[in-house]
Amino acid sequence: LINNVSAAEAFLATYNAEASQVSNRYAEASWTYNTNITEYNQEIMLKERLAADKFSQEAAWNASGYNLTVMDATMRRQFVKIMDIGTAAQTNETKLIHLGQIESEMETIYSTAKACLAPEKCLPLDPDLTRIFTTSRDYDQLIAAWKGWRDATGPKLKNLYTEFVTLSNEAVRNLGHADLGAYWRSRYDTPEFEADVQALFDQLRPLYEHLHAHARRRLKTIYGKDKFPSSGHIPAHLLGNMWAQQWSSLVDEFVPYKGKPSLDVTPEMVHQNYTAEKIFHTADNFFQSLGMIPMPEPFWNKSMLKKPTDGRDVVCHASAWDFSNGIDFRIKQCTDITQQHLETAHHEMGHIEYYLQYKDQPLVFQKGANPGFHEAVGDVIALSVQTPEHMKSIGLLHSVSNDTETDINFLMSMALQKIAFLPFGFLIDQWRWRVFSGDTKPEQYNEHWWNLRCRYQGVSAPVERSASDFDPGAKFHIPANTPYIRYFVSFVIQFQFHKALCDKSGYIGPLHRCDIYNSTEAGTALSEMLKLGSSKPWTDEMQNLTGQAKMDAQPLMDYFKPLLEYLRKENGNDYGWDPICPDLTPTSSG
Ligand SMILES: O=C(CCC(O)(O)[C@H](Cc1ccccc1)NC(=O)c1ccccc1)N[C@@H](Cc1c[nH]c2ccccc12)C(=O)O
Ligand SMILES: [Zn+2]
Repeated sequence: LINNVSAAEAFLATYNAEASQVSNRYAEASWTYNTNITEYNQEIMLKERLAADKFSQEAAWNASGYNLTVMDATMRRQFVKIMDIGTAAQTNETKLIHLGQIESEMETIYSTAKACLAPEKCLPLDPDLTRIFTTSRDYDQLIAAWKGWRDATGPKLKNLYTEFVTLSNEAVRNLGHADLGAYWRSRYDTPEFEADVQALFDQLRPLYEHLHAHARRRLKTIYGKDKFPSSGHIPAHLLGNMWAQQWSSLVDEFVPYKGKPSLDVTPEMVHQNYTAEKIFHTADNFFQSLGMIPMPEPFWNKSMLKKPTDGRDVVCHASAWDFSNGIDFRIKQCTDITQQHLETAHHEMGHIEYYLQYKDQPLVFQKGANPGFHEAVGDVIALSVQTPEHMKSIGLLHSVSNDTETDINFLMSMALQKIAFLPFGFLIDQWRWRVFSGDTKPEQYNEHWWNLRCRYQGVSAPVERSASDFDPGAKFHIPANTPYIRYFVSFVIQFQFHKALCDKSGYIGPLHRCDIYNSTEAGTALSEMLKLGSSKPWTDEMQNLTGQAKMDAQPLMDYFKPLLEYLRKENGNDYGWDPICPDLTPTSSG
């Protein structure tokens, strides 16, 4: 083993220069494919992916020749991360190439899928099917969109996914991980991560159960009681979203006090001729008000902020890109002029702000402190932006009153985005971790998926499902192989961050009315955390910003306390659902 520290430093300097180049090349090829899906672009992207995987293998091998015990903590941390190369650890080149092909094939199937509501009427997810879920209250039209999308994705993906699991597990076992799920969880450092997440979910369930009861009651008045199974589940296609993961589209139907002015600013955005650019400039302006780093020139020249109109296929699911050269950072989003896309723009720009803040770190530290941190940045800003006061200050809301009813209505609108999401954010990787560990066999994929959907989310399939369906494949992150527990973590810690930043800004009052706009104290505190990237354990960074070193649902519970009191009163004992799915056979559903 090489014991020479200066040799180790030289190795790191070379690694950073070379790895940045390799990352840049792969990002460019990946971007070209994502913004123009063709076989040729897919082939180029896969060539660059193989080159990047081989570079990682070589770097990990070379790094393993250095004696870590003679290094300081920061240098050792870099070497450990250089050797942690994930599925690139597959030494059989044929299998390595095959894994890449399967992953890009799954992403292509999902991103080019269209749901056929009628023989010649086949619609893509963005914007068409998404708009149907946002605007339609037609029970049968929603079923057609819901079923059509799953027919267009699941069956084509199921076998590919089975192969993907086998190849990925085999690859990460070379690094000593039990399976891909174990490798993903290892990014949170703490060994009790799984238990912590389960505990947080259990703590938050009452909030969700009461919101679910309120939604079910209101939906029964819209669609009629006979459309709801006696088990207490809500049919999954009635919650204003393809996956029932956020219910904000139903805010006008769900607000407790309907007489008040609508909190949905989408009509006002359309009325003011908002464009995608204006949406992103609004987000950029907020970061600048905090004294944080503005979007650099290449961001505005090279991003894809709208779905192309020249007919080419693109990956529409939003994402933020780091080209590892300190200046080129982009967002790809098929922006629609809606409030939800205004929030997503802040979410994506939060990723870019993180990239900008940690760009001078060694390459292996150019990551979130943990994946949940990366997902939380933009959402924290969006918590301030969405307050009625802030919406009024940017001219999207006109009358804002401070009475209790408006407060409860506002908390309901936020709960439809944040509380509604919690079981979904929790269950996706509960399902995937068991698939990777082998507990869930391919012929059980769909059954286990619906067991979790019925048990944790309290939603049921509106039409019969079978083992040839693969409904997990209808959600981007499964075919795109993107971990999901990061969003559950984010939805908890973003309220811890929000509380800490509100305190630093000198704000006094209820957390749900706090707007940190123009607070450079808050901006400085946030920037200091983001600059660290993954150079320190996330528990240290959490401690520095919030004063405690663990995930804590209390700030989230405090934020929604007035709403929970209202819901408990309204619901009495009329809340909850059977843990098992309702029987869908036609005779019993009446
Ligand atoms: O998927 C996203 C946003 C997309 C993303 O920004 O998280 C994107 C997903 C992605 C990952 C990997 C490849 C391609 C897409 N993640 C990133 O762009 C990203 C950037 C830096 C580090 C890690 C991920 N949101 C989730 C849920 C969600 C969390 N917060 C929200 C706020 C508003 C709306 C949705 C959400 C969803 O739509 O189900
Ligand atoms: Zn994200």
